[in-house]
Amino acid sequence: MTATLIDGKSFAAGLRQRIAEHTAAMKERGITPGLAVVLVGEDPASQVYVRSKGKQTRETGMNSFEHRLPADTPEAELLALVGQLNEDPAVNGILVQLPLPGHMDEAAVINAIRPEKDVDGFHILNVGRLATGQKAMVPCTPLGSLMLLRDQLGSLSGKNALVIGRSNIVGKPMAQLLLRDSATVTIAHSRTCDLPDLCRTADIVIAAVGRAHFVKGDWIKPGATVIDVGINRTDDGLVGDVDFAAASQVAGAITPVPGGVGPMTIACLLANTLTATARANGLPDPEGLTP
Ligand SMILES: NC(=O)C1=CN([C@@H]2O[C@H](COP(=O)(O)OP(=O)(O)OC[C@H]3O[C@@H](n4cnc5c(N)ncnc54)[C@H](OP(=O)(O)O)[C@@H]3O)[C@@H](O)[C@H]2O)C=CC1
Ligand SMILES: Nc1nc(=O)c2c([nH]1)NC[C@@H]1CN(c3ccc(C(=O)N[C@@H](CCC(=O)O)C(=O)O)cc3)C=[N+]21
Repeated sequence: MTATLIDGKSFAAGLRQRIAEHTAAMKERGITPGLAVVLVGEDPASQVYVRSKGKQTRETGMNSFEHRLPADTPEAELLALVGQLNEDPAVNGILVQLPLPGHMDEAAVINAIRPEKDVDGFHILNVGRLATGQKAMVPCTPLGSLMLLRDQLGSLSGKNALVIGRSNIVGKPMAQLLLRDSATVTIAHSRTCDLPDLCRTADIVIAAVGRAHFVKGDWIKPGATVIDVGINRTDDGLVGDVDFAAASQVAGAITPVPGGVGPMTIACLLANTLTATARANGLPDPEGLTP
């Protein structure tokens, strides 16, 4: 392997340490940040993340509130719970784990969360604020990926960045953040032509496709920085969207899966909860936790 390994796991640990220090300082003022996580149904992967979020929330010194609802819960009941969390002063952040069961309207549920408490940054107001350069809650996975990129490269200005994937939760907000940092951004998706050649022009590749080992080693420009967002469960265990073994021979730096973007997502969720708590109490944004 020639590429530098971007150690998201240890970067996230450092981030959580700083968040814990900010949290301790807030608690001295009598403010304890609180994060509510709502899980509908019993998807095993979602259960793992929710448990992991709860544990890390408590380790950081914040209050963690978990709400588990059966898969057949009527949407009105979930909306009522969101309404209750919106009004609860002990709750500064609300995360409704996605995907929701098919009978629910995801957009309606997300947009029922108070934008100030929308620590996922999925509410339409936060999406619009990010797109127009206003103060927003920024989605956790793109925020964590941006932090790793800045740490690795310093400035992203003028770099050719290719985002593969155009979902509302990863691809699109990732592209917005890269654009804010003055990268030249291309978004690829399932209809993109000549993706391998396009990828060979990219100084920065963000893979958020959801297909194991989709990005091949010979698609990578020598020296490029590769951020692998993919989480795919296979017979060989958890793997990313990038053929890591081959790409790490060519790239300048690359994130592993596991231990790359995943831990950053959870750390940024805590960062957003702290930011939301600061804003709710008229305090300045904690430094280094917002883009
Ligand atoms: N590490 C973390 O913290 C997180 C990881 N993830 C992981 O990231 C991955 C992406 O998640 P998410 O964005 O929600 O996924 P989605 O399924 O919502 O989006 C996948 C995107 O990939 C595109 N795509 C599919 N096939 C191709 C192809 N052959 N060529 C080019 N593009 C293609 C799709 O294009 P089109 O729009 O045309 O269909 C779509 O835009 C998943 O593995 C997920 O598990 C997600 C969130 C957090
Ligand atoms: N409202 C909402 N917000 C989300 O942020 C959200 C969501 N719904 N639904 C599901 C996806 C996925 N996601 C991950 C979080 C942590 C890891 C993570 O910590 N991964 C570890 C491995 C963990 C394991 O072994 O499974 C790693 O990559 O090292 C991965 C994926 C957040 N998501």
